[in-house]
Amino acid sequence: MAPRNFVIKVPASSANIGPGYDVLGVALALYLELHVTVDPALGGETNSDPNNCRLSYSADSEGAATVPLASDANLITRTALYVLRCSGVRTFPSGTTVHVVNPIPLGRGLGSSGAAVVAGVMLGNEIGQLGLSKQRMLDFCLMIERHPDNITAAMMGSFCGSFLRDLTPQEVERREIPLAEVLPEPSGGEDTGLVPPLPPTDIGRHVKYNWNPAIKCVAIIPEFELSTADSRGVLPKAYTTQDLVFNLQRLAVLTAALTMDPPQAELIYPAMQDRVHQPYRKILVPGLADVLQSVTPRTHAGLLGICLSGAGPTILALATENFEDIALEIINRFAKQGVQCTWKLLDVAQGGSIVETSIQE
Ligand SMILES: Nc1ncnc2c1ncn2[C@@H]1O[C@H](COP(=O)(O)OP(=O)(O)OP(=O)(O)O)[C@@H](O)[C@H]1O
Ligand SMILES: N[C@@H](CCO)C(=O)O
Repeated sequence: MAPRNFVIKVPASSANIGPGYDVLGVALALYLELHVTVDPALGGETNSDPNNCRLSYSADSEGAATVPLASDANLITRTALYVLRCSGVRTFPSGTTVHVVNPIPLGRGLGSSGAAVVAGVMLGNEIGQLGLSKQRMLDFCLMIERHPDNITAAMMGSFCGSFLRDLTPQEVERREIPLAEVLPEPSGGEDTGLVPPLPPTDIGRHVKYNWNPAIKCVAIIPEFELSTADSRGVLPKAYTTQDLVFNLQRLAVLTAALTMDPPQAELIYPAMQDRVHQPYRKILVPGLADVLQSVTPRTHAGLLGICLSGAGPTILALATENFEDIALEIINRFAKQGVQCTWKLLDVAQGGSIVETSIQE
């Protein structure tokens, strides 16, 4: 049988954009790539993995030194196994190799886990030739990463708003099943034979907004990792009406303001203010309060707005020019707190996740 080769590409993303906590996500042109081969002739080489998958990362990949390579421990391949097992397929086909090239820094607020989950679901779909639509694949993603903002942007591309629809009590039961029962647990070689829960259908709903292409994304990336779980852990369980209305008003204006030409800093900057997550996360990111207060369209021409990217610690600055000046100002402010940073200038990724296929004779 001819070997199958394909490449899966999934963009990074920045969630929230200030007021849109767990709602807004923008896909960024920085791509996680899986280079996949299924070649039965390689079977002997992949058998050392209990699920027939030889996984590797390029040496320069983010996470190359730390991520697990066993297929039932790595987030990408665990996710693919979940999708396959929902269809009654227990393992990868003999002779599966997955080589990962990952430029998305882990645990920094640039959607690395969202990209890994989307890539894993697409891998399961492609390997199992399941023919799932992107909308259905989103359901599988949402069983694992349970807020829709990064996942939707990474899967669909562009600038998205999303929500989870009201679920019936039976659907809620299925979706809120502990993660350990969704993803296969590292098993020490033993497949428990458990069939994981199928996701309810159409859990997530989304729209794509326009995005003025003159608006570029400047990501200033601190060297330290902040797990999304920890960064969610500092948020309160309840909010005042004033704080919720503050965010809702800005969210409604921001989604339109980012489409307008020319972009208006006097509208975008205040519309990117937030009272739901950033104030509480300041204790986790030294220098965040100073950066958010001090770097403004008045101090830096071309700057439109500034916020914490996702759960942090990365800062997202939206700008039309002076990208390096803006980035260096923020880098210097973090340096005063002893935090070193790098920065990237990124376009919005319009297309979302793709599979590029080629068949070798
Ligand atoms: N390419 C990858 N391969 C394997 N595991 C990954 C990969 N990318 C992310 N992960 C897993 O996801 C974890 C990071 O997820 P986390 O949600 O904390 O941060 P993030 O997704 O980068 O940030 P945010 O959700 O705020 O944008 C990593 O520690 C690792 O376990
Ligand atoms: N909306 C999420 C994005 C990170 O995954 C958060 O801010 O926690």
